[in-house]
Amino acid sequence: MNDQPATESTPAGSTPAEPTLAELRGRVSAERDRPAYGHDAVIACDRLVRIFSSDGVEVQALQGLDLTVPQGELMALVGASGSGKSTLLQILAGLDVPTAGKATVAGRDLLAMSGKDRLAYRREVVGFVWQQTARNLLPFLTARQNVTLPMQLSGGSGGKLRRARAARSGELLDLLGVGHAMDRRPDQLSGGEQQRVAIAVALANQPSVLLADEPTGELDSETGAQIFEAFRTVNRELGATVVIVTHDLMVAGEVRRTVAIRDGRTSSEVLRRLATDEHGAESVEEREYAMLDRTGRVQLPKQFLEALGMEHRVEVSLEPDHVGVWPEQQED
Ligand SMILES: Nc1ncnc2c1ncn2[C@@H]1O[C@H](COP(=O)(O)OP(=O)(O)OP(=O)(O)O)[C@@H](O)[C@H]1O
Repeated sequence: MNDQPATESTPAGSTPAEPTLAELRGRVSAERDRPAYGHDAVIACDRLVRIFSSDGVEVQALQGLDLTVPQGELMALVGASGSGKSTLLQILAGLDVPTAGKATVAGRDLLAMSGKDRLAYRREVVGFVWQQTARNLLPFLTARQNVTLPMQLSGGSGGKLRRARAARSGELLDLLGVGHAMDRRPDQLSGGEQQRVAIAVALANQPSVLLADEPTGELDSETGAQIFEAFRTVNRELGATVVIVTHDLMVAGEVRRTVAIRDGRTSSEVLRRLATDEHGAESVEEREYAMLDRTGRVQLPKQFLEALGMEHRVEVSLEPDHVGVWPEQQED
């Protein structure tokens, strides 16, 4: 049944007029000129799939995940254990390759890079902070030497370059509040100090994106808050785009956008903004959205499905300003 109101151009019961050649050409060129998905984002994942196979068993860690991250955003990725967060981060870090779909970071196509490109990508385009504080730093180097190393590996030599690298290491460590510990080795630093040095290491080559996998996971809540503040500082002061995978509700609640991953897909997003009431008092306003993928699929929250016993099929209807979704009517 068609409930669409009849319009003047296609009166009810009549066949719509065939498009003219000029109209068809116009449609083709409009389609061609339409900006590509994620064209203005620094990270764009389009129907990303990652399947692991071991001993004949396939695990679909990512099942068509869509995500765009604009330049300069500080955002968090959350989700239950096994939902695919680390798999996504490993792909974005250039440490793993997707099975299908598209993923670009700062214009690099993550499915089409050669081994050499991938190495350069890991050194220059992304910075990574791991959960395990010890994994981020070389134990026999001082904090300053750890920060200088990625710059040295990127090539170039000479006194001028050496001085510029030493200056940048010092500036980054100062910005992160660990300038006083520049000449100490990791075993002479607290866990929180080590993570701050790790952020400086990850930023040494001015990457387009800073990725962090549970960076506060090994720290107590007070130190964790300081580390999160360090991410906020580099986002604000250096304009770094930061993506943090976290279970830490404090971290997830402090960013403007938190994206939840469920079963290998982005399922919902919480957006926060600062609202000012009529007395000038400021408060954070939170709104939760379900994700709508590019083919029109929406993943409804599990608790909604359970509350109304929705399974397999639902009825949908288009209303003037919303879409209604009802449980399937049971036949008597
Ligand atoms: N190398 C691998 N081989 C086989 N299966 C894998 C591999 N890596 C991840 N998986 C599987 O892929 C799914 C997603 O794992 P992933 O580590 O991305 O989840 P996660 O959301 O990061 O979980 P956690 O919060 O526990 O770290 C899981 O079912 C996991 O068992």
